[in-house]
Amino acid sequence: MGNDKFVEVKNLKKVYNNGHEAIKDVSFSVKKGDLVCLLGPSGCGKTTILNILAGLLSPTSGDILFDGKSVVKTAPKDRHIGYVFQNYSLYPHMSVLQNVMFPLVVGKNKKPKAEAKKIAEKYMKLAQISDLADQRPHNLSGGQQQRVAIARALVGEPKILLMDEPLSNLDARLRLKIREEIRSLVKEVGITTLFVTHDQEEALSIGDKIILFNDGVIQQDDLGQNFYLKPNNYFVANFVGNPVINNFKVKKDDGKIKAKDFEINVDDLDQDRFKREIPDGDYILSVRPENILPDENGGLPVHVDDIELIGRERILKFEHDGKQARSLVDLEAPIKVGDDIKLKMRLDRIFLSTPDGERVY
Ligand SMILES: Nc1ncnc2c1ncn2[C@@H]1O[C@H](COP(=O)(O)OP(=O)(O)OP(=O)(O)O)[C@@H](O)[C@H]1O
Repeated sequence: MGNDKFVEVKNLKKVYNNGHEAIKDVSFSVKKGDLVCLLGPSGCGKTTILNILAGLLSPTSGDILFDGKSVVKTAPKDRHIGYVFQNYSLYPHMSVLQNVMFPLVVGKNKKPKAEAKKIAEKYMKLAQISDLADQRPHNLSGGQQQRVAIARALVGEPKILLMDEPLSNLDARLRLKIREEIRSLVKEVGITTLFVTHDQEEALSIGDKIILFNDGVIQQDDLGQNFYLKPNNYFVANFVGNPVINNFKVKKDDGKIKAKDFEINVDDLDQDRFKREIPDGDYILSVRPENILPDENGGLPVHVDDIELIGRERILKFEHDGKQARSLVDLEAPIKVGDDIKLKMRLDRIFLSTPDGERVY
């Protein structure tokens, strides 16, 4: 109960009528006032969870508590939730002001018009849409429509705000701008927010913490930086990071980790990072492109096939064991396409996983 577990989800399961198990025993909690991102690939169950929290879907089993009280049997309208959908869902025949006021002028708790207008104006100001009050939705840009949808979701002063991919219909530049605005708006209002996205960068930039799902199961529930530095497993290491992590097939044998063209002494690894003793056999060594860098004493000789410029850095592309791999270097590094160079890995930043994805180092 209390502020640390303002939203609590316990052993939630959802099996759809066709037998598909979309959510498999999911438990997590959200602190009061936090903005938490539910992250994961398409189909991992993010929307299903939001809809269960909102009461639009009922769970097959498990419990949901808001501020310590179970709400699974509470009607959606009594859960004090604001919901922002991907496609805005504004009423086209109403002005911006009428759209924002709408939740306050319907239902049994409706307010006198003057009061509703005053509250709507407060949230329109926070969402920076005061000057659009008389416009119709079709005259607005995607970013403006999304601000209207957010103001409308907040106007009933809900306890919890749910946002399902609210930025996905916006172009790349606007996404960056609006995501910052959303974060400062929900922090100013102080509302506990669950924000669904499939975009890891979006989640890392705005989430107080991130819950990463795959196939209806939580893979990691953690602060953003730990997804980079301490991924729970192979899936997490591969889902988070840009450019994507490199994966090399290796064999542990004879006190060494052996790959095509390089080997590492097991004794040179940080023994404290082993999660358990590992027998000889096949593993996957994963290393982020920023942790495998040109070094004349490096143990991995490669041929630079291509170089991609990404803003302040460059990605060197090379082939290893039949697969493309990458090293991230700064702009000034004196390397060009066609060079033969050596790469060195930071051994305290590599990960080892079993072939079925369990991280062991
Ligand atoms: N009504 C339904 N009946 C059967 N299966 C469903 C239903 N709704 C969703 N699913 C399935 O459940 C899984 C989770 O769906 P959900 O919409 O929660 O995923 P998501 O992570 O939000 O994905 P996306 O980002 O694509 O919206 C998917 O495999 C989806 O096909």
